[in-house]
Amino acid sequence: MATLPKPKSLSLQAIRAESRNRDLEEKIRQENKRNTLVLILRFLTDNRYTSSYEKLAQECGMSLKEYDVCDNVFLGEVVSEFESFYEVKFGRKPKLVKKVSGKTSTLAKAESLFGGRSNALRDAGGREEKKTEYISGYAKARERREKGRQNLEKAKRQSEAIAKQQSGGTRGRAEGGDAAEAPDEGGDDFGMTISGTATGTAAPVNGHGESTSDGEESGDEFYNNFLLKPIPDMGSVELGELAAVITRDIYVKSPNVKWDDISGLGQAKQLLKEAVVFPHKFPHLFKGILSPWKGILLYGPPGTGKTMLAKAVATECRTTFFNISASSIISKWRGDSEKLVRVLFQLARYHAPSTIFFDEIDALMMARGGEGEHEASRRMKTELLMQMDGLASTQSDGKFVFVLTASNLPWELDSAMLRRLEKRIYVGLPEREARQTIIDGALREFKVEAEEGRIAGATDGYSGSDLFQLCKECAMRPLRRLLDRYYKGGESGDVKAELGPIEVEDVEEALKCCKSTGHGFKKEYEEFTKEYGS
Ligand SMILES: Nc1ncnc2c1ncn2[C@@H]1O[C@H](COP(=O)(O)OP(=O)(O)OP(=O)(O)O)[C@@H](O)[C@H]1O
Repeated sequence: MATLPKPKSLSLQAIRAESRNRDLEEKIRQENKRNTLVLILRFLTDNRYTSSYEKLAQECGMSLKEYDVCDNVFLGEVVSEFESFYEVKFGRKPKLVKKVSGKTSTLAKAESLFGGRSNALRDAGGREEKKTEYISGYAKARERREKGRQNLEKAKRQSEAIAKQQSGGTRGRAEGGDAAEAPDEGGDDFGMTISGTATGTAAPVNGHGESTSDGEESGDEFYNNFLLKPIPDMGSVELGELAAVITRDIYVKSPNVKWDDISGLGQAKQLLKEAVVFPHKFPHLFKGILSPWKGILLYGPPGTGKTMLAKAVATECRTTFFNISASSIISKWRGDSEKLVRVLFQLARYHAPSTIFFDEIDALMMARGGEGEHEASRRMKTELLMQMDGLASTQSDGKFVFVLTASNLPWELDSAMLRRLEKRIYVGLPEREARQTIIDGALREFKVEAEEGRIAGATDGYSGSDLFQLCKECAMRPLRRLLDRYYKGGESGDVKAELGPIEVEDVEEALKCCKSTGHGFKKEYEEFTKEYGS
């Protein structure tokens, strides 16, 4: 711990100021909510939505008798202010999209409430639609998508040329080689209005449908530009609701976990890059015998970083990432989980390239229980296996869907499922070096007086999450001492008192009370890895 940076200064004054700030923030949040409701109530009244007004007033416990807008601020103006701000920031107006079902008319596709209304006119008979020009936002978006498509083709040609060179074939030209069809950019298979989303394989495409100039894009940029396509028309209200439930599990913000945030686990990281990241970057290198795996299983004791690895994939790989907790599928949709699984894969194809992450897959795919097994559960498992089989064709048509799973008790998984999870990666307990890195990271803001390497040396068998608990316990001790002084001194107490270091005794006491949780199943993991591991 000799090289630790200067400890963070935490004075009683700072604690009080922080507490006051929190109260203030909460007050502002409440006022903001109240103001929004007043604006909506006024809007409903002005537009004579009388019963909606009454219902809302009843539900939120407020009315215009109590509050009203006094400065001529109206919801419509707020929206147009926002439109202008958005246009300045992103170079286009925000738009709402209109859902259409069945055969989609071009006119309907073009319609949007914000600046995207179509000029398309119906002919005199009112039957035939005339395809004319679309104004403002839509036309610009189309232009951008076209530009993005051209860039995609260019990147794909370059990627093909590299592939040819690598396979020892004729020297490929980076430009002008035989370009295959660019991947379907918008994924229009559900008849939905397309608002440029991040899709494509050979080159990253930003949220406005543009390829980035150099074909590269960082994980952060990907999420900053990410616009999720609207939920497609699923053909029935019931399926639409299921699609809405699943859509909530799609990451639209970066989980912000970088590979370097994960200590150790070098092999797991490398395999995940090969399985998900590289196939998107260089699709033409991953063909035939090298075609990407359809599914990967991360298994190992709890708290060893499986979820972190999945989040790093989500941060880095630029696919639409579905973060699905298997146990929530079971608890929420026991009767309907079969349909839920079908809709999930349908959505994954629609938003492709996609990664579906099933956390706790063992909860979903325990080995089949014969006669006693619940019929709905059996149907759901069968559906999941069928959907995974169906992925083969998906990979080849460029709409890449990849399944990532995490499990603590992999030997309990259905063998049919295991076969489909072609790559199985053991995520084990951290070695000493990785433990030291995790500890240094967790306590980087503290001065630690214990001998260097004391904690890492004493924590063989601890998982990453155990180590965090231990470090937290170490760090709590000087804080407790500080708070003790604060409460004894009261408001007029020693406000200059600062957070002290983590003392030798703090570390020893923490080691006594925070034990490792990952003792069990050592033998089972070894046997499973011998038989199925990578
Ligand atoms: N290798 C690691 N490097 C850095 N931090 C780690 C590592 N492993 C675990 N952690 C810490 O432990 C926490 C829990 O890790 P994570 O949720 O990824 O474990 P898990 O294997 O998915 O656990 P579970 O199987 O119980 O879901 C993380 O938020 C992180 O703080």
